Amino acid sequence: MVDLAHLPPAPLLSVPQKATSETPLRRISTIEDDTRDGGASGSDASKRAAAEQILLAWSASPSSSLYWKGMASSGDPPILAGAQNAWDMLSDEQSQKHITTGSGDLNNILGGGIHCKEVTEIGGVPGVGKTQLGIQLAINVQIPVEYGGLGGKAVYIDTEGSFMVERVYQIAEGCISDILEHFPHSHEKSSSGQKQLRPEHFLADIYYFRICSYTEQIAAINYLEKFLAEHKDVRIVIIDSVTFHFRQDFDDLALRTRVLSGLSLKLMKIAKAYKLAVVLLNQVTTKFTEGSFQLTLALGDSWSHSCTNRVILYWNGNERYAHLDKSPSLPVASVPYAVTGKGIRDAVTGKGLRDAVSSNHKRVRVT
Ligand SMILES: Nc1ncnc2c1ncn2[C@@H]1O[C@H](COP(=O)(O)OP(=O)(O)OP(=O)(O)O)[C@@H](O)[C@H]1O
Repeated sequence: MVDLAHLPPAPLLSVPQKATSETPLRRISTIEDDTRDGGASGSDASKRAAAEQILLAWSASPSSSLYWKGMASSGDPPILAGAQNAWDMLSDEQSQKHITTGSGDLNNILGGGIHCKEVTEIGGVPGVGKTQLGIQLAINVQIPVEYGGLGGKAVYIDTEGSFMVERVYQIAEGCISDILEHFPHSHEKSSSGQKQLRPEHFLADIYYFRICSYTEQIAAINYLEKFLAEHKDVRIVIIDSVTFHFRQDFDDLALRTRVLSGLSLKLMKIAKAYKLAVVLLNQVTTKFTEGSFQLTLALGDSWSHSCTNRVILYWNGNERYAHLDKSPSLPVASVPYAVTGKGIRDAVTGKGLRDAVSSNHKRVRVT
């Protein structure tokens, strides 16, 4: 068996790429491509053996002594060290800022935006705007604190190769122009603000990982904790998409379910420990129920327990809609939204960040 604390490091992933403005007009080359050019080491058999080790480690159950040994030696605090009281938790929750989606309407149904310390799954059909929303969140998390944002950084884990830096640059420009429109005077006064509000700075604060197989994805998530410990200003981790390689390459479905539950538990733990938002983009598939085929999120019902909030993006005629499908404290609701040249905005008014930045919504209880 494999000790969790001694998992093989992920050499391909040790140096994330930054989405710098030096390469705004081409897709960032992949880490795997770079390594391949230099000649990948190790045979297929040794790669398979390493993958099996990682899978075994993921499938270690909480009842296994190895699991607890791994936790203890990783420096985590003892689980039963003490309880937090509910009043402190409420104050903590109310003081949390949310990451604006770019659409005021979408923020409203989410109780203010994407929540830190939680895992949010966003699913939908191809072309509906999942990647656009992922990129928008990677930019919006960086809105400086003096403009109502979190002033954080983003990790973007791209499994599909759909992260286009020229589009990221456009969305950053859109975000900046909305901020300047909404806060014209504060920007004139703030010299630090003038320095921060440049698209190249927004791009430079996105740590980009290109993932080309499920074993790389598992290794990346294992490596994430170490990376986040060294980059404490990261406030969002986006995986686009979380299911792509698992749907393509994984034959043993029972093992896939076990591996994915381990992966989602790890992501939940990371979200809480580092007070950041984890956003999992997911694809949809068709499922035969009650005599007809219906669209459902990929990986089935077992995966559906793995996130705190779920948003489904869909088409209604020519209009894009977002449906809050699962939340521990908010009612189910749907709103239209738009993908514009500037990024995600409200469907009707085209407004978004302007309202979204000043949004002060809190969660409301379902009545
Ligand atoms: N500059 C732009 N201006 C307006 N709309 C745009 C722009 N760039 C992209 N879009 C819209 O975004 C859509 C693509 O969205 P996106 O790549 O997020 O889809 P997706 O849901 O991630 O799909 P997939 O599952 O295939 O990755 C395009 O079809 C287009 O309608």
